[in-house]
Amino acid sequence: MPETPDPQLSADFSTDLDRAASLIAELPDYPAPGIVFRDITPLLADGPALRATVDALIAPFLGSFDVVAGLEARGFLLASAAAYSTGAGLMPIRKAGKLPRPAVSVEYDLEYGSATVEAHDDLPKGSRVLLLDDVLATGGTLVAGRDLLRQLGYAVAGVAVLFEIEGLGGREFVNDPGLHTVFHS
Ligand SMILES: O=P(O)(O)OC[C@H]1O[C@H](OP(=O)(O)OP(=O)(O)O)[C@H](O)[C@@H]1O
Ligand SMILES: Nc1ncnc2[nH]cnc12
Repeated sequence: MPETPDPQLSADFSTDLDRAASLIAELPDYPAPGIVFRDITPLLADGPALRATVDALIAPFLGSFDVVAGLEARGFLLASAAAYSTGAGLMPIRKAGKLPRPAVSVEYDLEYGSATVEAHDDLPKGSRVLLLDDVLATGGTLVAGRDLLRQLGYAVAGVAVLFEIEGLGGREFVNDPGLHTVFHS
């Protein structure tokens, strides 16, 4: 994979962000019949597209957060990049049973199942935390992550998602006028 986009390919897109949108793959009937899975791994593989996407994801919140939280597993990838690029700290929000010390837990439902998220109480109370994930579908995961941050006594500086699937009620469920999404269906 070259570090810069192929000139032939980039000629078809006015910006790296336009190309990033085209690099989100759609997989029908995965992981269950009727689900159209949005796969961001082709976007992650394109350096300029990844950088433009992470920049766009955090742009509305610059200067308003101390720590970036990412939801396991794909949210980790975006949160790490955002934390590194801004000098913020990183808070991984994990799926159940993986943390070595006592943790706060929140159970939730998502588009294709149910799960539990957990995190340690490692940040000072009142820390300003930006919550990131890759996909917003029903919103269950994002709301659980936000509840977890609040239970831990942190201030939610914002909520941002790379790709919003419309029509599944996620935006309504999250119910945050500041919810920021970069791409949508
Ligand atoms: O809006 P929702 O209906 O809650 O769905 C969105 C969540 O589903 C996916 O995570 P998944 O639990 O599949 O985990 P993964 O990142 O480990 O694949 C995705 O990465 C979001 O976190
Ligand atoms: N359709 C979908 N594609 C990718 N991740 C998801 N998480 C929940 N629904 C999803």
